[in-house]
Amino acid sequence: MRIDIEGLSVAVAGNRLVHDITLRADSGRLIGLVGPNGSGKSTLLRCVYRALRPAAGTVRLDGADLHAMDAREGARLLAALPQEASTEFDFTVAEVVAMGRLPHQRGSGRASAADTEVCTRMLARVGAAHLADRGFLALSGGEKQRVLIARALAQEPKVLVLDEPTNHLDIAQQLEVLALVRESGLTVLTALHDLNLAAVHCDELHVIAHGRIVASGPPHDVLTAGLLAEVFGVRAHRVRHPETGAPQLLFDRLSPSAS
Ligand SMILES: Nc1ncnc2c1ncn2[C@@H]1O[C@H](COP(=O)(O)OP(=O)(O)OP(=O)(O)O)[C@@H](O)[C@H]1O
Repeated sequence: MRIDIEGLSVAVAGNRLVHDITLRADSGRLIGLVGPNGSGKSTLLRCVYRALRPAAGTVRLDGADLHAMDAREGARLLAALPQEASTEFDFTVAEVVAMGRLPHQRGSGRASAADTEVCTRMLARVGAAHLADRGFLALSGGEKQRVLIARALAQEPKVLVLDEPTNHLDIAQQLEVLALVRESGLTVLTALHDLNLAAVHCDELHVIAHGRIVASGPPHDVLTAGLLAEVFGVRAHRVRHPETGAPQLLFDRLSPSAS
């Protein structure tokens, strides 16, 4: 399923934080948003997963306006993993994953055998089947993240919107989460702080600064020393990964004389 974001601006409490964003994610592509702290990535994503309404512009899924859909219809197409996602109450892991099935349930709202099968399969897919009966709040950060990805996958969406999905994860878990996301085959829009992970895993990057897109394209074209100095204020040396050839970055603080 294709995502088309066109002329999207987002305001919070009367302040416009995201300005005139236009980007496209073709079906099955993994699109990364990178940018400094406070540049507007989460605000943009919150609007895409409908926690905020656009001040202007549209988000379309295969041409249909996402903000004009009813909540259930939207949730069958798009699942989100917000930053610092948590649940208020101490549900079990199985209960948290089962919440992903709600958009598919009508009438009684009871989980069917088919719903339970999807949840069990998705928990196994993220390597968390053994956690099913544990309390969610007592899990480690990495375990929680896996469970929330299982919940998003249990929603059986066509599009995943992820805000820093590798936050708090050790390096092995970071790689695993991104592999899981890639293997899902879904269209993915994700914010990532780690530029080297973004360089390897994303098909395309959009760099956000001060609420606007300042560069877009394949990681190799976007992650230049000049852009990193300008947007992040760091000196970057770009090297090629010896096996994959992907661009990888080594960083120094940018000295005042070099800026
Ligand atoms: N509810 C709010 N009220 C006022 N300002 C807000 C609100 N939410 C976010 N902001 C401000 O909007 C700007 C963009 O925030 P946002 O969280 O979208 O950035 P981000 O790029 O996701 O940052 P980070 O990388 O630190 O997560 C920041 O300056 C932030 O302080």
